[in-house]
Amino acid sequence: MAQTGRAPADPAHGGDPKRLTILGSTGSIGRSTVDVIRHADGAFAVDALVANANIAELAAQAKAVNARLAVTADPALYGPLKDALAGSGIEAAAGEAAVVEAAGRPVDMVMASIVGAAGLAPTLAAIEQGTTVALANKECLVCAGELVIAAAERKRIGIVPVDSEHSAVFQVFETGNADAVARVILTASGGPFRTFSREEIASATPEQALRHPNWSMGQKVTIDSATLMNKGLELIEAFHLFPVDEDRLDVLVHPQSIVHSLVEYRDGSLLAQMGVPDMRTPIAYALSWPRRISAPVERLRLEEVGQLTFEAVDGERFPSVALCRSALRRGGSATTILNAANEIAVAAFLSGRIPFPAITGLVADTLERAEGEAMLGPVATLDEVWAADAYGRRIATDLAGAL
Ligand SMILES: NC(=O)C1=CN([C@@H]2O[C@H](COP(=O)(O)OP(=O)(O)OC[C@H]3O[C@@H](n4cnc5c(N)ncnc54)[C@H](OP(=O)(O)O)[C@@H]3O)[C@@H](O)[C@H]2O)C=CC1
Ligand SMILES: CC(=O)[C@@H](O)[C@H](O)COP(=O)(O)O
Ligand SMILES: [Mn+2]
Repeated sequence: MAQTGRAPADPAHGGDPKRLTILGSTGSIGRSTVDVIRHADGAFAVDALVANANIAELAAQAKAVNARLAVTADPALYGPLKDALAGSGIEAAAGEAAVVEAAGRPVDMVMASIVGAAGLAPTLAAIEQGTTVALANKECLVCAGELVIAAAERKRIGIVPVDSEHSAVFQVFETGNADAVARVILTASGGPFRTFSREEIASATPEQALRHPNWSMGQKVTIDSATLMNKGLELIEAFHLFPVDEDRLDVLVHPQSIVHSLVEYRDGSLLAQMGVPDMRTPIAYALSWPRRISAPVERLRLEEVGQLTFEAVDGERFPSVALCRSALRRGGSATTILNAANEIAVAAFLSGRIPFPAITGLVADTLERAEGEAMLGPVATLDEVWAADAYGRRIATDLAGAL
Protein backbone atom coordinates (compact mmCIF):
# COMPACT_ATOMS: atom_id res chain seq x y z
CA MET A 1 0.00 0.00 0.00
CA ALA A 2 1.43 3.38 -0.98
CA GLN A 3 1.09 5.26 2.28
CA THR A 4 3.41 8.15 1.78
CA GLY A 5 0.60 10.57 0.92
CA ARG A 6 0.19 13.78 2.78
CA ALA A 7 -2.53 13.78 5.42
CA PRO A 8 -5.66 15.49 4.16
CA ALA A 9 -6.73 18.90 5.41
CA ASP A 10 -8.46 18.56 8.72
CA PRO A 11 -11.55 20.80 8.76
CA ALA A 12 -12.45 19.60 12.26
CA HIS A 13 -9.24 21.25 13.38
CA GLY A 14 -9.69 24.50 11.49
CA GLY A 15 -8.27 23.59 8.05
CA ASP A 16 -9.68 24.61 4.67
CA PRO A 17 -12.32 22.37 3.10
CA LYS A 18 -10.76 19.40 1.41
CA ARG A 19 -11.11 19.66 -2.39
CA LEU A 20 -12.55 16.57 -4.05
CA THR A 21 -13.27 15.25 -7.51
CA ILE A 22 -15.67 12.31 -7.90
CA LEU A 23 -15.23 9.97 -10.86
CA GLY A 24 -18.46 8.01 -11.36
CA SER A 25 -20.56 10.41 -9.27
CA THR A 26 -23.94 9.14 -10.54
CA GLY A 27 -23.31 5.51 -9.55
CA SER A 28 -23.97 3.74 -6.29
CA ILE A 29 -20.61 4.73 -4.74
CA GLY A 30 -20.75 8.20 -6.31
CA ARG A 31 -24.18 8.95 -4.87
CA SER A 32 -23.15 7.70 -1.44
CA THR A 33 -20.07 9.90 -1.66
CA VAL A 34 -22.21 12.94 -2.46
CA ASP A 35 -24.41 12.03 0.50
CA VAL A 36 -21.42 11.83 2.86
CA ILE A 37 -20.15 15.19 1.59
CA ARG A 38 -23.53 16.85 2.05
CA HIS A 39 -23.62 15.66 5.67
CA ALA A 40 -20.10 16.87 6.39
CA ASP A 41 -20.85 20.51 7.24
CA GLY A 42 -18.63 22.13 4.64
CA ALA A 43 -15.63 19.89 5.31
CA PHE A 44 -15.39 19.20 1.56
CA ALA A 45 -15.50 21.36 -1.57
CA VAL A 46 -16.21 19.62 -4.88
CA ASP A 47 -14.15 20.52 -7.93
CA ALA A 48 -15.33 18.14 -10.67
CA LEU A 49 -18.00 15.46 -11.06
CA VAL A 50 -17.58 12.85 -13.78
CA ALA A 51 -20.19 10.39 -15.10
CA ASN A 52 -21.40 8.84 -18.32
CA ALA A 53 -25.06 8.54 -19.35
CA ASN A 54 -27.08 9.93 -16.45
CA ILE A 55 -27.04 13.61 -17.33
CA ALA A 56 -30.05 14.63 -15.21
CA GLU A 57 -28.44 13.18 -12.06
CA LEU A 58 -25.01 14.59 -12.91
CA ALA A 59 -26.38 18.11 -13.37
CA ALA A 60 -28.51 17.89 -10.21
CA GLN A 61 -25.50 16.70 -8.19
CA ALA A 62 -23.25 19.42 -9.63
CA LYS A 63 -25.73 22.07 -8.54
CA ALA A 64 -26.31 20.47 -5.14
CA VAL A 65 -22.61 20.38 -4.24
CA ASN A 66 -21.72 23.55 -6.14
CA ALA A 67 -19.14 21.81 -8.34
CA ARG A 68 -16.97 23.83 -10.71
CA LEU A 69 -17.06 21.31 -13.52
CA ALA A 70 -19.32 18.45 -14.66
CA VAL A 71 -18.09 15.98 -17.27
CA THR A 72 -19.79 13.22 -19.23
CA ALA A 73 -17.68 10.58 -20.95
CA ASP A 74 -20.14 10.55 -23.86
CA PRO A 75 -19.40 13.34 -26.37
CA ALA A 76 -22.97 13.05 -27.74
CA LEU A 77 -24.29 14.19 -24.35
CA TYR A 78 -22.38 17.48 -24.21
CA GLY A 79 -25.41 19.48 -25.43
CA PRO A 80 -27.87 18.00 -22.92
CA LEU A 81 -25.34 18.49 -20.08
CA LYS A 82 -24.67 22.12 -21.06
CA ASP A 83 -28.43 22.76 -21.24
CA ALA A 84 -29.02 21.13 -17.87
CA LEU A 85 -26.34 23.35 -16.30
CA ALA A 86 -27.43 26.58 -18.03
CA GLY A 87 -27.39 29.57 -15.70
CA SER A 88 -25.60 27.67 -12.90
CA GLY A 89 -22.09 28.90 -13.72
CA ILE A 90 -20.88 25.28 -13.70
CA GLU A 91 -18.65 24.38 -16.61
CA ALA A 92 -19.59 21.39 -18.81
CA ALA A 93 -17.27 19.09 -20.75
CA ALA A 94 -17.57 15.77 -22.58
CA GLY A 95 -15.53 12.91 -24.01
CA GLU A 96 -12.88 10.51 -22.78
CA ALA A 97 -10.12 13.11 -22.93
CA ALA A 98 -12.22 15.51 -20.85
CA VAL A 99 -12.72 12.76 -18.25
CA VAL A 100 -8.97 12.21 -17.97
CA GLU A 101 -8.34 15.97 -17.86
CA ALA A 102 -10.92 16.39 -15.08
CA ALA A 103 -9.30 13.57 -13.07
CA GLY A 104 -5.92 15.31 -13.40
CA ARG A 105 -7.05 18.70 -12.07
CA PRO A 106 -5.27 19.62 -8.84
CA VAL A 107 -7.39 18.67 -5.82
CA ASP A 108 -6.71 17.05 -2.44
CA MET A 109 -8.42 13.75 -3.23
CA VAL A 110 -10.07 11.94 -6.12
CA MET A 111 -12.82 9.39 -5.45
CA ALA A 112 -12.24 6.75 -8.15
CA SER A 113 -15.65 5.10 -8.53
CA ILE A 114 -16.15 4.56 -12.24
CA VAL A 115 -17.07 0.93 -12.88
CA GLY A 116 -14.73 -1.36 -14.80
CA ALA A 117 -11.47 -0.84 -16.68
CA ALA A 118 -12.94 2.43 -17.98
CA GLY A 119 -11.78 3.85 -14.63
CA LEU A 120 -8.10 3.05 -15.20
CA ALA A 121 -6.97 6.01 -17.34
CA PRO A 122 -8.64 8.69 -15.15
CA THR A 123 -7.37 7.04 -11.96
CA LEU A 124 -3.83 7.06 -13.36
CA ALA A 125 -4.28 10.71 -14.36
CA ALA A 126 -5.14 11.58 -10.76
CA ILE A 127 -2.09 9.68 -9.50
CA GLU A 128 0.19 11.34 -12.06
CA GLN A 129 -1.06 14.72 -10.86
CA GLY A 130 0.04 13.67 -7.35
CA THR A 131 -3.47 13.46 -5.92
CA THR A 132 -4.39 11.02 -3.15
CA VAL A 133 -6.91 8.51 -4.49
CA ALA A 134 -9.86 7.01 -2.62
CA LEU A 135 -10.15 3.79 -4.60
CA ALA A 136 -13.49 2.03 -5.12
CA ASN A 137 -12.74 0.92 -8.69
CA LYS A 138 -11.19 -2.49 -7.95
CA GLU A 139 -11.03 -3.40 -11.65
CA CYS A 140 -8.23 -0.92 -12.23
CA LEU A 141 -6.01 -2.89 -9.80
CA VAL A 142 -7.04 -6.23 -11.32
CA CYS A 143 -6.36 -4.87 -14.78
CA ALA A 144 -3.11 -3.00 -14.07
CA GLY A 145 -2.21 -3.35 -10.38
CA GLU A 146 1.57 -3.22 -10.82
CA LEU A 147 1.42 -0.06 -12.93
CA VAL A 148 -1.03 1.71 -10.64
CA ILE A 149 0.90 0.93 -7.46
CA ALA A 150 4.24 1.76 -9.10
CA ALA A 151 2.85 5.14 -10.22
CA ALA A 152 1.49 5.84 -6.72
CA GLU A 153 4.86 4.98 -5.15
CA ARG A 154 6.73 7.09 -7.71
CA LYS A 155 4.48 10.07 -7.01
CA ARG A 156 4.54 9.29 -3.25
CA ILE A 157 0.79 9.48 -2.91
CA GLY A 158 -1.62 7.41 -0.86
CA ILE A 159 -4.24 5.08 -2.26
CA VAL A 160 -6.94 4.78 0.34
CA PRO A 161 -9.20 1.75 -0.10
CA VAL A 162 -12.95 2.31 -0.35
CA ASP A 163 -14.04 -1.28 -1.09
CA SER A 164 -15.58 -2.36 2.23
CA GLU A 165 -13.26 -5.34 2.80
CA HIS A 166 -10.12 -3.39 1.98
CA SER A 167 -11.23 -0.46 4.07
CA ALA A 168 -11.69 -2.93 6.93
CA VAL A 169 -8.21 -4.41 6.42
CA PHE A 170 -6.73 -0.90 6.11
CA GLN A 171 -8.31 0.00 9.45
CA VAL A 172 -6.88 -2.99 11.33
CA PHE A 173 -3.59 -3.58 9.49
CA GLU A 174 -0.74 -2.58 11.81
CA THR A 175 1.74 -1.24 9.28
CA GLY A 176 4.55 -1.28 11.84
CA ASN A 177 3.83 -4.98 12.41
CA ALA A 178 3.46 -6.13 8.79
CA ASP A 179 5.90 -8.99 9.46
CA ALA A 180 3.57 -10.27 12.17
CA VAL A 181 0.60 -10.62 9.83
CA ALA A 182 -0.27 -14.30 9.46
CA ARG A 183 -3.30 -13.87 7.19
CA VAL A 184 -5.59 -11.26 5.70
CA ILE A 185 -9.11 -12.69 5.63
CA LEU A 186 -11.64 -11.14 3.28
CA THR A 187 -15.25 -11.81 4.16
CA ALA A 188 -17.83 -12.63 1.48
CA SER A 189 -21.60 -12.55 1.88
CA GLY A 190 -21.85 -15.62 -0.37
CA GLY A 191 -24.26 -13.71 -2.60
CA PRO A 192 -27.88 -14.55 -3.42
CA PHE A 193 -27.03 -18.14 -4.44
CA ARG A 194 -25.10 -19.15 -1.32
CA THR A 195 -27.61 -21.85 -0.45
CA PHE A 196 -28.60 -22.76 -4.05
CA SER A 197 -27.83 -26.19 -5.49
CA ARG A 198 -25.74 -26.48 -8.68
CA GLU A 199 -28.97 -27.09 -10.63
CA GLU A 200 -30.65 -23.99 -9.21
CA ILE A 201 -27.55 -21.91 -9.95
CA ALA A 202 -27.55 -23.21 -13.52
CA SER A 203 -30.94 -21.63 -14.21
CA ALA A 204 -30.45 -18.41 -12.19
CA THR A 205 -31.88 -15.31 -13.88
CA PRO A 206 -30.46 -11.77 -13.95
CA GLU A 207 -33.34 -10.67 -11.74
CA GLN A 208 -32.38 -13.24 -9.08
CA ALA A 209 -28.68 -12.47 -9.41
CA LEU A 210 -29.31 -8.74 -8.96
CA ARG A 211 -31.00 -9.35 -5.58
CA HIS A 212 -27.98 -9.07 -3.28
CA PRO A 213 -28.82 -10.20 0.27
CA ASN A 214 -27.16 -7.26 2.06
CA TRP A 215 -25.78 -4.53 -0.17
CA SER A 216 -27.40 -2.12 -2.59
CA MET A 217 -24.88 -1.63 -5.42
CA GLY A 218 -24.45 -1.12 -9.15
CA GLN A 219 -25.31 -3.99 -11.49
CA LYS A 220 -21.80 -5.13 -12.40
CA VAL A 221 -20.50 -5.57 -8.86
CA THR A 222 -23.81 -7.18 -7.83
CA ILE A 223 -23.42 -9.87 -10.49
CA ASP A 224 -19.77 -10.28 -9.46
CA SER A 225 -21.00 -10.90 -5.91
CA ALA A 226 -23.41 -13.57 -7.14
CA THR A 227 -20.65 -15.51 -8.96
CA LEU A 228 -18.18 -14.74 -6.13
CA MET A 229 -15.93 -13.33 -8.85
CA ASN A 230 -16.13 -10.17 -6.72
CA LYS A 231 -14.22 -11.94 -3.97
CA GLY A 232 -11.64 -13.19 -6.45
CA LEU A 233 -11.20 -9.66 -7.82
CA GLU A 234 -10.91 -8.44 -4.22
CA LEU A 235 -8.21 -11.01 -3.50
CA ILE A 236 -6.18 -9.52 -6.36
CA GLU A 237 -7.03 -6.00 -5.15
CA ALA A 238 -5.80 -6.89 -1.63
CA PHE A 239 -2.57 -8.33 -3.02
CA HIS A 240 -1.78 -4.95 -4.59
CA LEU A 241 -2.93 -2.81 -1.67
CA PHE A 242 -1.26 -4.61 1.24
CA PRO A 243 2.20 -6.09 1.78
CA VAL A 244 1.05 -9.72 1.95
CA ASP A 245 1.80 -12.62 -0.37
CA GLU A 246 -1.00 -14.41 -2.18
CA ASP A 247 -0.71 -17.45 0.12
CA ARG A 248 -1.57 -15.30 3.13
CA LEU A 249 -4.81 -14.03 1.58
CA ASP A 250 -7.94 -15.95 2.49
CA VAL A 251 -11.69 -15.70 1.90
CA LEU A 252 -14.35 -16.58 4.46
CA VAL A 253 -18.08 -16.59 3.81
CA HIS A 254 -19.97 -14.48 6.36
CA PRO A 255 -23.60 -14.20 5.29
CA GLN A 256 -24.50 -11.23 7.54
CA SER A 257 -21.89 -8.80 6.04
CA ILE A 258 -21.26 -7.26 9.48
CA VAL A 259 -17.59 -8.24 9.85
CA HIS A 260 -16.11 -6.55 6.79
CA SER A 261 -12.74 -8.36 6.96
CA LEU A 262 -10.04 -9.43 9.39
CA VAL A 263 -6.30 -9.48 9.89
CA GLU A 264 -4.80 -12.40 11.78
CA TYR A 265 -1.48 -11.80 13.56
CA ARG A 266 1.06 -14.47 14.43
CA ASP A 267 0.29 -14.18 18.16
CA GLY A 268 -3.19 -15.54 17.41
CA SER A 269 -5.03 -12.19 17.51
CA LEU A 270 -7.68 -11.59 14.88
CA LEU A 271 -8.55 -7.93 14.41
CA ALA A 272 -11.81 -7.23 12.58
CA GLN A 273 -13.71 -4.12 11.50
CA MET A 274 -17.49 -4.25 11.82
CA GLY A 275 -20.40 -2.06 10.82
CA VAL A 276 -23.78 -2.16 9.14
CA PRO A 277 -23.52 -2.94 5.41
CA ASP A 278 -23.59 0.66 4.23
CA MET A 279 -20.82 1.99 1.96
CA ARG A 280 -21.10 5.45 3.50
CA THR A 281 -18.90 4.24 6.40
CA PRO A 282 -15.87 3.19 4.30
CA ILE A 283 -16.44 6.20 2.04
CA ALA A 284 -16.43 8.58 5.02
CA TYR A 285 -13.30 6.89 6.36
CA ALA A 286 -11.49 7.21 3.04
CA LEU A 287 -12.49 10.86 2.59
CA SER A 288 -11.42 11.84 6.09
CA TRP A 289 -8.44 9.50 6.50
CA PRO A 290 -6.34 9.56 8.64
CA ARG A 291 -9.09 11.02 10.84
CA ARG A 292 -12.76 10.17 11.15
CA ILE A 293 -15.87 12.22 10.46
CA SER A 294 -19.48 11.38 11.21
CA ALA A 295 -21.40 9.51 8.51
CA PRO A 296 -25.15 9.34 7.95
CA VAL A 297 -25.41 5.60 8.70
CA GLU A 298 -27.34 3.45 11.13
CA ARG A 299 -25.45 2.38 14.26
CA LEU A 300 -24.62 -1.32 14.46
CA ARG A 301 -26.62 -2.96 17.25
CA LEU A 302 -25.02 -6.35 17.79
CA GLU A 303 -27.80 -7.40 20.16
CA GLU A 304 -30.21 -6.97 17.24
CA VAL A 305 -27.92 -8.85 14.81
CA GLY A 306 -27.76 -11.70 17.35
CA GLN A 307 -25.56 -14.16 15.49
CA LEU A 308 -22.54 -13.82 13.25
CA THR A 309 -21.80 -16.96 11.25
CA PHE A 310 -18.89 -18.04 9.08
CA GLU A 311 -18.32 -20.83 6.57
CA ALA A 312 -15.79 -21.88 3.95
CA VAL A 313 -16.23 -21.01 0.27
CA ASP A 314 -17.69 -23.90 -1.72
CA GLY A 315 -15.26 -24.03 -4.62
CA GLU A 316 -17.39 -26.57 -6.48
CA ARG A 317 -20.40 -24.29 -6.88
CA PHE A 318 -18.32 -21.09 -6.95
CA PRO A 319 -15.07 -21.74 -8.86
CA SER A 320 -14.28 -18.06 -9.52
CA VAL A 321 -12.28 -17.42 -6.35
CA ALA A 322 -9.84 -20.21 -7.27
CA LEU A 323 -9.76 -18.94 -10.86
CA CYS A 324 -8.75 -15.46 -9.72
CA ARG A 325 -6.18 -16.90 -7.33
CA SER A 326 -4.54 -18.85 -10.12
CA ALA A 327 -4.53 -15.76 -12.40
CA LEU A 328 -2.94 -13.79 -9.55
CA ARG A 329 -0.24 -16.46 -9.17
CA ARG A 330 0.32 -16.33 -12.90
CA GLY A 331 0.57 -12.51 -12.77
CA GLY A 332 1.07 -10.04 -15.63
CA SER A 333 -1.54 -10.14 -18.38
CA ALA A 334 -3.49 -13.01 -16.73
CA THR A 335 -5.44 -10.74 -14.41
CA THR A 336 -5.88 -8.09 -17.13
CA ILE A 337 -7.42 -10.72 -19.42
CA LEU A 338 -9.48 -12.16 -16.59
CA ASN A 339 -10.95 -8.75 -15.80
CA ALA A 340 -11.73 -7.97 -19.43
CA ALA A 341 -13.38 -11.36 -20.01
CA ASN A 342 -15.43 -10.97 -16.84
CA GLU A 343 -16.72 -7.54 -17.94
CA ILE A 344 -17.84 -9.05 -21.25
CA ALA A 345 -19.37 -12.12 -19.56
CA VAL A 346 -21.34 -10.08 -17.01
CA ALA A 347 -22.78 -7.88 -19.77
CA ALA A 348 -23.66 -10.99 -21.81
CA PHE A 349 -25.47 -12.54 -18.83
CA LEU A 350 -27.37 -9.33 -18.06
CA SER A 351 -28.58 -9.08 -21.64
CA GLY A 352 -29.76 -12.71 -21.57
CA ARG A 353 -27.13 -14.03 -24.02
CA ILE A 354 -25.46 -16.54 -21.70
CA PRO A 355 -26.58 -18.54 -18.65
CA PHE A 356 -25.27 -17.69 -15.18
CA PRO A 357 -22.59 -20.43 -14.82
CA ALA A 358 -21.20 -19.43 -18.22
CA ILE A 359 -19.91 -16.18 -16.69
CA THR A 360 -17.14 -17.98 -14.81
CA GLY A 361 -16.88 -20.54 -17.62
CA LEU A 362 -16.19 -17.83 -20.20
CA VAL A 363 -13.51 -16.25 -18.04
CA ALA A 364 -11.83 -19.64 -17.52
CA ASP A 365 -12.03 -20.48 -21.24
CA THR A 366 -10.63 -17.08 -22.22
CA LEU A 367 -7.64 -17.60 -19.92
CA GLU A 368 -7.12 -21.11 -21.26
CA ARG A 369 -7.16 -19.76 -24.81
CA ALA A 370 -4.71 -17.01 -23.80
CA GLU A 371 -2.39 -19.64 -22.38
CA GLY A 372 -2.61 -21.68 -25.60
CA GLU A 373 -1.95 -18.61 -27.74
CA ALA A 374 1.02 -17.52 -25.57
CA MET A 375 -0.78 -14.34 -24.53
CA LEU A 376 0.06 -14.71 -20.84
CA GLY A 377 3.12 -12.73 -19.87
CA PRO A 378 4.37 -9.59 -18.19
CA VAL A 379 2.67 -6.24 -18.80
CA ALA A 380 5.23 -3.49 -18.34
CA THR A 381 3.48 -0.57 -20.02
CA LEU A 382 -0.01 0.84 -20.33
CA ASP A 383 -0.01 -0.05 -24.04
CA GLU A 384 0.61 -3.67 -23.09
CA VAL A 385 -2.23 -3.51 -20.58
CA TRP A 386 -4.63 -2.20 -23.23
CA ALA A 387 -3.48 -4.86 -25.69
CA ALA A 388 -4.17 -7.61 -23.15
CA ASP A 389 -7.50 -6.01 -22.24
CA ALA A 390 -8.56 -5.85 -25.91
CA TYR A 391 -7.48 -9.46 -26.43
CA GLY A 392 -9.52 -10.65 -23.44
CA ARG A 393 -12.60 -8.74 -24.62
CA ARG A 394 -12.28 -10.12 -28.17
CA ILE A 395 -11.86 -13.75 -27.13
CA ALA A 396 -14.63 -13.60 -24.52
CA THR A 397 -16.98 -11.96 -27.03
CA ASP A 398 -16.22 -14.69 -29.60
CA LEU A 399 -16.70 -17.46 -27.05
CA ALA A 400 -19.97 -15.94 -25.79
CA GLY A 401 -21.24 -15.71 -29.37
CA ALA A 402 -20.52 -19.41 -29.86
CA LEU A 403 -22.56 -20.49 -26.80
N1 LIG B 1 -21.55 -0.13 -5.20
C1 LIG B 1 -20.85 -0.56 -4.16
O1 LIG B 1 -21.36 -0.61 -3.03
C2 LIG B 1 -19.42 -0.94 -4.33
C3 LIG B 1 -18.75 -0.73 -5.51
N2 LIG B 1 -17.42 -1.00 -5.61
C4 LIG B 1 -16.74 -0.74 -6.86
O2 LIG B 1 -16.90 0.64 -7.18
C5 LIG B 1 -17.00 0.81 -8.60
C6 LIG B 1 -18.31 1.52 -8.92
O3 LIG B 1 -19.36 0.67 -8.54
P1 LIG B 1 -20.88 1.17 -8.52
O4 LIG B 1 -20.95 2.54 -7.95
O5 LIG B 1 -21.63 0.08 -7.90
O6 LIG B 1 -21.21 1.22 -10.08
P2 LIG B 1 -22.44 1.90 -10.81
O7 LIG B 1 -22.74 1.12 -12.00
O8 LIG B 1 -23.55 2.15 -9.83
O9 LIG B 1 -21.86 3.32 -11.23
C7 LIG B 1 -20.85 3.43 -12.19
C8 LIG B 1 -20.48 4.88 -12.40
O10 LIG B 1 -19.49 4.96 -13.41
C9 LIG B 1 -19.94 5.85 -14.45
N3 LIG B 1 -19.35 5.40 -15.69
C10 LIG B 1 -19.56 4.24 -16.35
N4 LIG B 1 -18.79 4.17 -17.43
C11 LIG B 1 -18.07 5.32 -17.48
C12 LIG B 1 -17.12 5.86 -18.36
N5 LIG B 1 -16.71 5.18 -19.46
N6 LIG B 1 -16.58 7.07 -18.10
C13 LIG B 1 -16.99 7.77 -17.02
N7 LIG B 1 -17.91 7.31 -16.14
C14 LIG B 1 -18.44 6.10 -16.37
C15 LIG B 1 -21.46 5.75 -14.40
O11 LIG B 1 -22.05 6.88 -15.03
P3 LIG B 1 -23.62 6.91 -15.49
O12 LIG B 1 -24.40 6.32 -14.36
O13 LIG B 1 -23.88 8.38 -15.65
O14 LIG B 1 -23.73 6.14 -16.75
C16 LIG B 1 -21.65 5.75 -12.88
O15 LIG B 1 -21.49 7.03 -12.38
C17 LIG B 1 -16.90 -0.59 -9.19
O16 LIG B 1 -15.57 -0.83 -9.54
C18 LIG B 1 -17.30 -1.51 -8.04
O17 LIG B 1 -16.73 -2.78 -8.14
C19 LIG B 1 -16.70 -1.48 -4.57
C20 LIG B 1 -17.31 -1.73 -3.38
C21 LIG B 1 -18.73 -1.50 -3.17
C1 LIG C 1 -19.87 -3.49 -0.46
C2 LIG C 1 -18.71 -4.15 -1.07
O1 LIG C 1 -17.59 -3.92 -0.70
C3 LIG C 1 -18.95 -5.15 -2.12
O2 LIG C 1 -17.79 -5.37 -2.88
C4 LIG C 1 -19.34 -6.36 -1.34
O3 LIG C 1 -18.16 -6.97 -0.95
C5 LIG C 1 -20.22 -7.23 -2.10
O4 LIG C 1 -20.59 -8.29 -1.31
P1 LIG C 1 -20.03 -9.76 -1.46
O5 LIG C 1 -19.36 -10.06 -0.17
O6 LIG C 1 -21.30 -10.51 -1.68
O7 LIG C 1 -19.12 -9.81 -2.62
MN1 LIG D 1 -16.22 -5.38 -1.51
